Amino acid sequence: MALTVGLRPLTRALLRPWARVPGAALGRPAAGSGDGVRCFGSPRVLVEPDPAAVGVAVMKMRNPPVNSLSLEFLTELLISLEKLENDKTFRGIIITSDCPGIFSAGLDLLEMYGRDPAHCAEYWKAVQELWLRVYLSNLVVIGAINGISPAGGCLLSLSCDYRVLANNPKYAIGLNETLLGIIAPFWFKDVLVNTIGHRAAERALQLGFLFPPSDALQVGIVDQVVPEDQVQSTARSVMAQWLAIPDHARQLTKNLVRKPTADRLLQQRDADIQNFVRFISRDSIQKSLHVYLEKLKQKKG
Ligand SMILES: CCCCCCCC/C=C/C/C=C/C(=O)SCCNC(=O)CCNC(=O)[C@H](O)C(C)(C)COP(=O)(O)OP(=O)(O)OC[C@H]1O[C@@H](n2cnc3c(N)ncnc32)[C@H](O)[C@@H]1OP(=O)(O)O
Repeated sequence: MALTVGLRPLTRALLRPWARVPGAALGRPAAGSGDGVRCFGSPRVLVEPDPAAVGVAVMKMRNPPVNSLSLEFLTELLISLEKLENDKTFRGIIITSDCPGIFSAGLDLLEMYGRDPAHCAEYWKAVQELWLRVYLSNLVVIGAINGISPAGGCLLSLSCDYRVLANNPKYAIGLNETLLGIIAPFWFKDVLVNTIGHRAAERALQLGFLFPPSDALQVGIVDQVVPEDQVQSTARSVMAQWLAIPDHARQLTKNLVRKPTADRLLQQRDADIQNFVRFISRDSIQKSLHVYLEKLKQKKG
């Protein structure tokens, strides 16, 4: 799936391969490099082969201050994921954050506030693409959730195969869209229902719940809660458990379970984009986003 087609020239320029030793395919030392496998990435996404786990890459999100999912950041994430999917030396990805205390603040509100319909459509297509790329990935994808994870950040976490959350009460996770005066799209809802069940999802979505770690574990939105300094090691050991399963059988099973949910979007992607553009362009929604952005600014005092 050629994802770079249609990218804005600036974005394409941003994504020239970084730190690549000529001839070094991801996961294999370059001829003569001597010092092992190199990382690759882009300004906002660092991908490092895990030195302690062959075939595993750690994808670090580093879009400070809050890993908000801007169009550029989404594009870099998509291209990094595509590279890893295409590099057969990799079987698993651990997705984590390099922004202290924040996994991802969700969709970038400034991509949806005060923007023209064409931009909103382009942005939403990238949001759809990231979800589909992660949710349907053939790789084992484990979320090492080392920060707060609202809305779009929660969707990214839910799209992983397994979620490890740091036991810090500040690191809440949930689809809090109603608190902003907007709503989660049906495919966000579907993933939450699939994860925590219909009644729990219905309540959480309507009330915009952000679950602290203990509640997140109890409701099932995450699979494990561990001390903050054990998130990465726990993700690595869970990865080893998942990679003990033959890839082909696991991938077919993942597809069996997830494809019906993904198909609901795939069968109506354009309509979903149009619905989003119509919804987000409403004066009332733009006003809600303005109020929420102002609250964020006032919070800083
Ligand atoms: C028919 C229907 C069709 C479908 C309809 C679809 C509707 C739209 C789709 C919705 C799905 C998903 C939506 C989202 O993901 S919306 C984003 C939700 N995110 C949040 O609510 C989190 C907001 N942020 C925070 O709560 C905090 O920033 C924090 C807890 C993440 C971090 O706090 P702190 O460390 O104190 O940092 P600051 O608050 O000071 O923030 C720093 C800086 O970053 C800006 N910022 C924060 N979050 C975002 C964001 N999501 N987008 C853009 N910018 C963000 C913040 O404003 C500060 O900026 P500065 O003042 O310029 O420094």
